[in-house]
Amino acid sequence: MQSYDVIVIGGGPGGTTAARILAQAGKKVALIEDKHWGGTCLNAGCIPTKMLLGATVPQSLLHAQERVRLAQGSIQVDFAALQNRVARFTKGTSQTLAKTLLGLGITLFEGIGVCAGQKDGQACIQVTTDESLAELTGKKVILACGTSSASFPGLVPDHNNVLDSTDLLRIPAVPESLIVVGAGAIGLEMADFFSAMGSAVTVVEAAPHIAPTEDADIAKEMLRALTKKGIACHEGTKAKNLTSVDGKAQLELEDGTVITAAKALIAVGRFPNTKTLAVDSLGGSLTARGYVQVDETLQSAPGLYAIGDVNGLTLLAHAAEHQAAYVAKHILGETEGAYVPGPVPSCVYGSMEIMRVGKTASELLRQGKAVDVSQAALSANPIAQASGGTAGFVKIVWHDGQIAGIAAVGHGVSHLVTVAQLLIKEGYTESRLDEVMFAHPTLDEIMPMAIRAPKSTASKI
Ligand SMILES: Cc1cc2nc3c(=O)[nH]c(=O)nc-3n(C[C@H](O)[C@H](O)[C@H](O)COP(=O)(O)OP(=O)(O)OC[C@H]3O[C@@H](n4cnc5c(N)ncnc54)[C@H](O)[C@@H]3O)c2cc1C
Ligand SMILES: NC(=O)c1ccc[n+]([C@@H]2O[C@H](COP(=O)([O-])OP(=O)(O)OC[C@H]3O[C@@H](n4cnc5c(N)ncnc54)[C@H](O)[C@@H]3O)[C@@H](O)[C@H]2O)c1
Repeated sequence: MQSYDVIVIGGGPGGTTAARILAQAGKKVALIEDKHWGGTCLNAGCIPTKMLLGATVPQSLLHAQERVRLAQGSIQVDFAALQNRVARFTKGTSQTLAKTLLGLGITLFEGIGVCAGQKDGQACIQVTTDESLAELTGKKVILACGTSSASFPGLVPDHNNVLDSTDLLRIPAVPESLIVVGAGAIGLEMADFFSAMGSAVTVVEAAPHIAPTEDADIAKEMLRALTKKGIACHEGTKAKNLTSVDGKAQLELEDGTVITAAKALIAVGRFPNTKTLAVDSLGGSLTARGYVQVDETLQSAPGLYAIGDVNGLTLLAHAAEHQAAYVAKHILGETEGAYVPGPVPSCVYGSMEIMRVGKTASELLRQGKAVDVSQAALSANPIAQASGGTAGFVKIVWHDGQIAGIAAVGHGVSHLVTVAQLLIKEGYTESRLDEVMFAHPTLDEIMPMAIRAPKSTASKI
């Protein structure tokens, strides 16, 4: 039996961040990972998707210059070489991460961790590897097991023609046509990439508009850009049944329409990796949707923490890292207060991007709150003009005279997310904007312009 101060299950951004901080503070830490060090983010999520988009987004810049008759030509992306590069980069980074963690004195276990009740007054975790079963005990346990692609009856990947996002990331050749079920972040990013690579892409979204967590005006601008690229989007259309038929993917919509394509992606959300975790054996519990139920200090039971995707609070890598840093502090006795996420930044990446920090107007209106909106078009910004990426706008959502949210849609707007976050977090309004000198010319200058723009009362959800 090996005994630790802290046992962490899951080697993604949440688990590795917590393990690193605790080890650096002198704690004896065990970290268990069943697949790849770096988790979903590095191996099948944030990083591979952005490496793919990094290769195709320049095409849209060239097309923008073409539209104003300044340039012509094409950028041919070598898909096999790109896949190779992504695989090498993620594998190398994963190996380097493991080495760094080992260098910090963390004991790494490559296997499946399961909660196994109390032993000698401490939490017991069993680790199953290919060859052996180990039992570890820890004073504290951090669950950072993440999520996997969700599937529902009728929408189950067969990993042949009906794929999940991990399958699609590793597909050997660009499919001639692709159905994307779900226009959340994964669906939109994959649709953008494969369309740029030449696939005929059809997106099917059950909600009334694509990017349903955003305001309708933001989604409409995104829809316009997708349509311009030739991506067919079916909004308010529920996918009912997706199967492989005669070597193709065949999708039946709820209204009976049938769409076929070479491949189909199911991107309808995520399920927590908790089925076999046995959190109840350590006094923890799960929500109705299977996430680890946590209190305001991210504990499911005394000494049993859950961070990142697995607690279902916010399914983003930076949220996992933020929660990890808080939990490490809590364990080290450096904070006793509740976890406060602050305004959460999020982006959808690609040739047309969406970014948001804080509340949407529709969210506030649904809560019966008064909302004002001010906005600025990207076409008024010299950097957007220079790149030709002038479609889109920045939208400031006001409540009670304060900025409650900032959203943007357009080329490169993900770069605005941190400045937006700081403006909200520090409580900037028009009167305090003079305290900040915005460099000229930059895309950032659109922020003060949108904040100072005339406000109008929002009424439509
Ligand atoms: C295609 C895609 C693109 C994405 N893009 C972005 C993006 O651009 N920006 C962003 O912020 N987020 C993005 N995300 C979400 C992001 O990947 C997750 O929010 C993030 O990885 C969560 O980190 P985590 O540490 O909680 O879990 P994970 O990264 O999922 O890590 C959990 C790890 O635990 C392991 N594990 C699970 N159960 C056990 C067990 N019992 N024993 C041992 N190990 C176990 C898993 O194998 C996994 O490696 C994307 C996700 C996907 C799928
Ligand atoms: N850039 C980023 O930060 C980024 C990128 C990718 C993923 N992620 C994270 O990963 C998580 C999972 O992404 P996701 O896109 O799978 O989930 P999501 O929840 O963001 O989107 C799923 C979409 O599928 C739709 N849907 C569900 N059932 C449907 C059906 N039967 N027919 C048609 N549409 C249906 C939903 O209405 C929703 O719009 C997200 O929560 C996101 O935070 C983030």
